[in-house]
Amino acid sequence: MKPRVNKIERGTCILTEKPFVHVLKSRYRRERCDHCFASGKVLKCSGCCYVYYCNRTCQKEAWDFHKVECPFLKKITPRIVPDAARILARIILKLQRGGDLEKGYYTETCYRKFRDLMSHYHEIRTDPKRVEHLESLSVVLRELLGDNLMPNFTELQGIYGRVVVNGFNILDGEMNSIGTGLYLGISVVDHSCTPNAVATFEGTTLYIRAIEDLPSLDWSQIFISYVDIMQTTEDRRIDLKSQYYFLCTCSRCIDPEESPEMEAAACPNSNCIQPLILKGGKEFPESCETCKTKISLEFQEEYREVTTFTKEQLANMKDVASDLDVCKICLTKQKNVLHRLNLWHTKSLDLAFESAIEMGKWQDARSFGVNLIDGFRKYNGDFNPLLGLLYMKLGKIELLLNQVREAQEHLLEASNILRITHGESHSLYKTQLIPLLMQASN
Ligand SMILES: C[S@@+](CC[C@H](N)C(=O)[O-])C[C@H]1O[C@@H](n2cnc3c(N)ncnc32)[C@H](O)[C@@H]1O
Repeated sequence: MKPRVNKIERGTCILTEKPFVHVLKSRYRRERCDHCFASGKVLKCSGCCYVYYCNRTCQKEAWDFHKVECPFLKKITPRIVPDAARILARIILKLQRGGDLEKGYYTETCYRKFRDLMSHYHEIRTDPKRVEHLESLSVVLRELLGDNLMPNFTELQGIYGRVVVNGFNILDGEMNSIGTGLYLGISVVDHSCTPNAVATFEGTTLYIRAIEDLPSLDWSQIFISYVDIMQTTEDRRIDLKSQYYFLCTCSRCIDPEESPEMEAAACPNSNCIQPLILKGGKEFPESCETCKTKISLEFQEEYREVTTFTKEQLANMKDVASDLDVCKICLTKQKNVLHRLNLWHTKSLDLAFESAIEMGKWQDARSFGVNLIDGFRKYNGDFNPLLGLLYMKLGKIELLLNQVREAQEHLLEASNILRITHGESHSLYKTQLIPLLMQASN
C-alpha cells in the first residue's frame, strides 16, 4: 500500500491485511469455513475430520498450510483442541516452515515480522493467571505436536505473549467474535479510548479505516480501541492493564470529569434535564444547578440503592430469556433516579434491546433502541460500527412494525456511519443495509 503524505479523509481505508495465522472458534467448526469463515453448508476435511470448508477453492487455498496440521488434528479428533492451543500450534508449525521471514507492511517500506511483535515477556512471566494458562496449553500442545516439535518454555512464552498482546478477535458483520487472527503489519496500531480509526473484517481480512480526517498517515497518531469503550474509566484501564499491560493515558482516561459524569443522577424534578454530578463520584450537590430543586437524603439513598442493584444485575445476567424481565425491573427503578445518559442506564437499555430482539418482542425492542441512541453515541462515539448497527437493527425492526418513515430515517443514519466504518463495498453494507434501504423507500 502506498504511503499517504496528504490529508486522509474520514472513511478512507488506510490499511488492509490478511492474517499471518487465523483460527475459527471451535464452536463454529461445523457451520463456518475454516479458511474464509463464511457461514453455510460446509464439507469435512476427509483427512483430519476436524475442519470444514465451504468449497473446493477454499480447501485448496488452505491445503498448503493445512497439510502440515492435518495429521496432528487427526490424532486428536474427536476431541476438541482449545482455540488458544490451536493458534499457538499453527504459529509453531508456521515458524518452522519459514514463517519468521514473512513481512506485514504498514507503509510502502515499513514492515514487521513475527519477532518484531511485542510479547510483554516479563509481565506475562510474572502474571500467575497467564503462567497457569500457558502451562495448561503447553500440555495440550505437547500431546498435539509431540516432543520433537515443541519449542522450549521460554520460546513458547514469547509466542504466547505475542498472541495475547497482538491478537485480534475476528468479528462477523454483526460484530460477534468468530475467531482469532494475528496480523503482522496492523500490529503497529496503538489503542485509544477516543479512537480515530476502526478495525472491521470481511471474512478474515482486516481493514483499518479512518473515522476522523487525519493530517497524514502517521502510525504514531492513529489509534483503534482494543476494548469495549462503553465502560467506566476504571474498568477500561483494568481491562487494558490486564490484557495489554499498559496504563491508558488517553484524553478520556485523564479527564477528571469523565467518571462522575458517567454516574450522573437525574434531577428529582422530572421536568429538568440537568444531570446531577456527584463530587468525587460520591457527594451530591445541595440542589440542582439549573432548577434549584433540593436534593433530599432520601433521593441520595435511592440513587445509591438503584445504582448498586443495577450493577449487580448487569454483572449476573447470562440467560437472555430472563434478562429482559430483569432489565425491565432495572429500568423501572432507574426512572427519575439515574440520568438518561448514565452509563449503567445505557448498559441496561443495551441489554434490554438485545434481549427483546432475541425474544422477537419488536415493540419493546424499538422503544429500548430509540432510547439507547444518545447514550450509545456518547460512549461509543459518532462513527462506531456498533452505533451503525444499532441504527440498522432499529430500521429493520421498524420495517417489521410497518413504521416506514422512522425506518427510513434510521437506515439513513446507519448508512452515514457504516459507509465510514465499513465502506460501501463491505458485504454488511451491500447485502444487508442496501436491501433494507430499498425496502424502506418502496
Ligand atoms: C498491538 S501492540 C501495538 C503496537 C506497539 N506500540 C508496538 O510498538 O509494537 C500493543 C501494545 O502496544 C502498547 N500500547 C498500545 N497502545 C498504547 C497506549 N495508548 N499507551 C501505551 N502503550 C500502548 C502496549 O504495550 C500494548 O501491549
